[in-house]
Amino acid sequence: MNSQELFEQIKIKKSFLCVGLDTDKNKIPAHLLDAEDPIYEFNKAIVDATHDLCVAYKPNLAFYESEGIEGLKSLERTVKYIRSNYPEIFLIADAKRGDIGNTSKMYAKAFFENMDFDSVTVAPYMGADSVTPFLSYENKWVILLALTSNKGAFDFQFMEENGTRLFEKVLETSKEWGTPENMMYVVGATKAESLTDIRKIIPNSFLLVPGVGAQGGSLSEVAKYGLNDTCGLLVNSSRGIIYAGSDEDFALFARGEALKVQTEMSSLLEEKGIA
Ligand SMILES: O=c1ccn([C@@H]2O[C@H](COP(=O)(O)O)[C@@H](O)[C@H]2O)c(=O)[nH]1
Repeated sequence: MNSQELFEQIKIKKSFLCVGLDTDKNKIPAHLLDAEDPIYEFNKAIVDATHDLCVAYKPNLAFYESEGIEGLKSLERTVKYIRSNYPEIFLIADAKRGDIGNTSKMYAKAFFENMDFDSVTVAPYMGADSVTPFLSYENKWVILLALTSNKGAFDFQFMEENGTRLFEKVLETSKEWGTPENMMYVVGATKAESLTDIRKIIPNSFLLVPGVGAQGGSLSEVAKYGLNDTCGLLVNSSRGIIYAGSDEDFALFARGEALKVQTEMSSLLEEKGIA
């Protein structure tokens, strides 16, 4: 999917919501545990209940890898289900990969050829040759960690040299590796005030913004400092949506939470004159 197609979906759905499929077997409703593939059944129900309110889904690989081979099968089935039933959806593998070039090439193959994701999150720490193998695929995206939502972000990411903070250096350097057509950046919603400075460096890039919902980030603050003329934001909520309910009607509760977020997004897009 290219950026124009993504923007079209945002306008059609009046939403820049990404639903995070952080599916934990210990948290899914009990009645699903008898199914052959409980994680897949949970994801399928969440996707069926929310697909018209969001433009992206983001399975986090940790939740699937932690279940071994069965977890990877659940992930594969989930991706195939979304691709077959809702082909307009942008799919993010939140895997935070990156290694020497020869190895990154294999990660790229895994997520873009084997599993047909649109994008994968990548850590910038190992530099250009660890990222560029992901950029050689047409209409596929790297989503580079820039400023993360967690407390530990303050350990390194705000370190300053000659007036430039590390996350700004990451943005300035890495924007030469790709283009706003194949690179997005992760910026945590809990650091929304930094979006003004971030937008000075990468005005046109899409940002994946986790941290609203369970982590307490503010959607309106993110929109205030982060929206650009083509929206430029995918705001993720995982636990706040998928675990809104815990009984047989869990998907209805998930839809209710997604609808609340989409309704706010619709107003924010309208205020900005986008949709
Ligand atoms: O800086 C980051 C980068 C990634 N994440 C991931 O996003 C989701 C957030 O889940 P919530 O339940 O909505 O808090 C999760 O997969 C994280 O690993 C992040 O939170 N912050």
